[in-house]
Formats: sequence, C-alpha cells, structure tokens
Amino acid sequence: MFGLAALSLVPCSLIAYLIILPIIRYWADPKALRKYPNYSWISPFTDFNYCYLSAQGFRSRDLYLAHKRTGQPILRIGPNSLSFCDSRAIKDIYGHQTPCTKDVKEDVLAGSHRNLFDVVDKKDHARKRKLLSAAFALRNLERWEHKVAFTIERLFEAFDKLCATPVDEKNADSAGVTVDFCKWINLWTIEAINFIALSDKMDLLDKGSDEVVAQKPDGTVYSARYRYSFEQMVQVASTFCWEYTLFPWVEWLVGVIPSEWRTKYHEGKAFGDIVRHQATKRLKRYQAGEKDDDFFQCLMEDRSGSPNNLEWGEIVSEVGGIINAGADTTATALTQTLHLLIKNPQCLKTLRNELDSVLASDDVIASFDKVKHLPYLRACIDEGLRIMPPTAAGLPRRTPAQGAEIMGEWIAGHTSVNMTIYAAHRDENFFPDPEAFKPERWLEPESKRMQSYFIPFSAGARACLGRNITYLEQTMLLASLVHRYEFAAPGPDWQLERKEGFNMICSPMPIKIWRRELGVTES
Ligand code: HEM
Repeated sequence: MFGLAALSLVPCSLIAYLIILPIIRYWADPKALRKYPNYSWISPFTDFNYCYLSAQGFRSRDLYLAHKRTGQPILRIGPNSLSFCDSRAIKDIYGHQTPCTKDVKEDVLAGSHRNLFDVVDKKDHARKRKLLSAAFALRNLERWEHKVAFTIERLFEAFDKLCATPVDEKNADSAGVTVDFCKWINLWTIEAINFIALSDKMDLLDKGSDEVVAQKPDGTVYSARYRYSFEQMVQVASTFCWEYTLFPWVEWLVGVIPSEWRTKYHEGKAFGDIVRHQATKRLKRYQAGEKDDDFFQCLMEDRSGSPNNLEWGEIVSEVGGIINAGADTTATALTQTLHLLIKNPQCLKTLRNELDSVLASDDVIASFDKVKHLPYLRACIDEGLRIMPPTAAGLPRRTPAQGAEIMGEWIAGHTSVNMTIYAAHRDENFFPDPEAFKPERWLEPESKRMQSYFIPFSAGARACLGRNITYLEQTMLLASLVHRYEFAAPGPDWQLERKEGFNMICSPMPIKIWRRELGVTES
C-alpha cells in the first residue's frame, strides 16, 4: 500500500514540476517576461523547445529567421531566456562594461575543475586569464610561428600525395576528388594546437586518421578517435544542456535509453580520456626536466620560473579547454573560407594575385611577416568569419541579481540573455547585402563602422583569447595553400553542409586539388 503510494508520487511530482509549476510561474510572471513575444507557444513553459531547436542542427540561423519573420527584436526562447536580435544589444550583453556573467550552462557542463572557458566567477576568471595571457599575447606570436609552419609542411606532404592531374575547372567531375578538405584541415588544426599548447608532435597527418591514445582515470589506455569523439560529445551537450535543472537527469536518460543519442553519448566520453592522456604525457616530460616553450609550461610556472602550484585537475581542465577551443573553430573557419573562395573564382583569383606579388614561386610556407599585412587576404578571412561564423549561436549570459538594462529594456535579475553572432553579422545597417561573400567590403573606407558589430570572437572580457593564434594559423595556412594549389569542387551546385553544436561542424568537403604552375602569371 505504502509502496503503491510512493510509486504514484513519481508521476505526480513530474506532472507538478513539468506542467503545473510552469503554468503557475507563467501567470505569476515575477520577472515580467510575459510581455515578450514567444519563439514558440511552448517556450514560456519549458526549455525543451530550445533543446528541440538545437537538435534541428542550425539554431542560430533558425532563431535569426524567426526574429526576421516576426519582426521582433526580442523573443522569449525559454521560461527564463530571451533572445535579442538588434546590434544595440551586443554592448549591453557582452561589452566590457556589462554587468552580465556567463550563464548557468557553464555550471551545468563543468567538470571537477573550472577552466578559462567555463569559469563564471569574475575574479577567478581574471586570475586564470592573467596566468595564460603571456602565452596568447600578440608580441609572443613568433614563438608559435615555427610550430604552425612545421604542421603546414606536414599537411602539404599529405596533399602533394593526393594531388589530382590538373583539370579544367568547368570539367571538374567527381573522378579525382581525393581530398576531404574538412577532415584534413581538422587533423591539421588538432596537430597545430597540440604542438602549440603541449609541444606534442602528433602523427595524424601521416596516417590521415584521427586515431589516438586515450587514458581512463585509472590509467588504462585504449585507442579512440579524437575528432569523432569530440563531435559526438558536443552534439549531446549542445542539444540537451539548455534544460539546466533537469540536465543531469536528461544526461542519465540519454546514456541508458537505446537511441542514436545513447551511441553519441558513450562515444563522446572518450574525448575527456584523450585530453587526460595528452596532459599526462606532457607532465611526464616536464617531470623529466624537459622545458618546452608552450602553454603547459605557462600553467606550471610563472615567467620567473616559480611554480604556480595549480591542482592537477585544474591543469587537465585548462589543457582540455585550450585544445578544445583551438581546433574545431579554426578548422571550420578555413573550410568555410576555402568553400566560399572556390564558389567565387574572381575572389580566389584576386587573392592569388595578391599572394603572388609577395611570395616567390619556390616559397612553400608563407612566412607570417610576408603575408600578415596583405589587405585582401585578411579581407577574405574576415568575410568568411562574418558570413559563416564558426561560433554562430547566441552565447548565453546571466543578468546580475539586481537586473540589467539591455537595449533600453530593464531585464530582471538572473535571466538568461543572448544574441546570436549569426544575426549580428547580418545587420544590413552595417553589412549591406549580408548573404553575399564580398571581401571587398572590408577594404572600403567605411569598413571601420563594421568592426564593433563584427564579433566572431564575441566581445568584452570573455572574448576569445585565441584570436591572435587563429589569425596566425589562418593567415599562414590560407596564403600557403592558395599559393601552392588549385582547387575544384565536385560540381557547380555542390554545397557545404553544416550541423551546429556549440560551434559549427562542417560535413565532408570533397575537393580536387592539384599543384599550380608557379611562375606563370594568370591573366
Ligand atoms: C576561428 C577561430 C576561433 C573562433 C571563431 C573563436 C571564438 C570564440 C568565442 C565566440 C569565444 C567566446 C565563448 C563564450 O563566450 O562562451 C571564445 C572564447 C575562447 N577562445 Fe576562441 N575562437 C577561435 C579560436 C581559438 C583558439 C585558436 C584558441 C586557443 C588557442 C581559443 C581559445 C579561447 C579561449 C581560451 C576562450 C575563453 C576566453 C575567456 O572566457 O576568457 N579560441 N572563442
């Protein structure tokens, strides 16, 4: 009898929590959010609708289109979440003076120790940022240049072996399409960031595969796939984390109920073990007295050589944060920019002419010094980041307890607010004809006006710390690649597919590549 009553408590509590409480909250409206139009009729009652939107695969675009369709600059996307679509909101939500902090998402997904990326407390964030700022500083870029050059050489060794016979672009058919650019560039960014952060020379570009060693907490090692496990892990987290309170339960259910999500969940777990193995390997070398110039060294000791005395858990977490943040974003940026250049042959030609004016025909790697100030090269990189930002979604922020003013609206305390980077880059007031790939827009005198609204790295105190490193990588790689090779897509209508996790994940990009006849001027 007692057992039966206890058993019926479960469905009753669920109904109360999932249906009755949200309805009461909606009508009580303690934060005055009811005045905002809803993304969907169900949004004021549950965050599962946003989880569903995320599962569709392109939430930043879908949300932007919903704002456009309804003409509403503010939409309620969850019981406690607002989406903004007006460039005035950028400064208020993300700017240096914002009172907002990172949102509960970071608490929900954090491991035992916080890293620079998921730390919420402002003081703790400042401490961590200071610790690593020397490693990221612009003046230190030459420390990383030889590492970037070394990995580009390795990528080109692989590409040279995969070259097709030269083709007439109009006749580029599927025969001879030997390079999945998305895969190779991802292997390259993984190697580059592991070399920069941990002085680890990996062998992914030799094998053409992302197979690496992973290590469980008990020390057991096994073989796992770096890129694959990362993508699986991200897909689960970026779909379900938005229901902050129920996430631990949802995660548990995802792990046990047979479905494609369960497979993703379990396959994604290997990524944490890969990070552990990478960090442990580097620790052993450090303990053996090896002093490498890398991020790991900055974590262990300050500039005068005094130990930082961080806990091992914090070090592993920081290593994970950096090699995670520094690989897929840059790979996505380069995949998308090359795709846009192939689709816009006139732009590719202009870029090539600019590169040929500074690089000798026997230059294999474009040194940063030779190409860093090339205006058209930088314009192509920025236009790629604008039109398809690798991190396109709205980065959730939390208003402080006392509330905050956003776009002249008073938003109550502890409310989740965001604006998608995808929408910011499509504001026609600053980016006319926003869907068109036009590197030239960055060369016009009025381009300065666009800078405050160009936020691929977000803005303010929590903006990307790896900005200089990704520009170093993208500039050297794109210059060297376009100088050395010709490219063709499988056909004129071929389109790159994407799926949005926290960042964009590109589908395979099969292309033909072949060596240019350098020294012959293009007309
Ligand atoms: C095209 C390449 C990249 C893009 C588009 C990008 C974008 C971003 C964005 C949007 C954020 C803010 C995230 C948030 O607020 O939740 C961020 C933060 C961060 N990024 Fe990047 N990133 C790129 C490359 C890199 C690289 C190469 C590294 C490391 C070497 C890196 C390290 C970081 C770190 C450490 C943070 C956290 C900063 C903080 O909270 O203080 N990123 N990035």
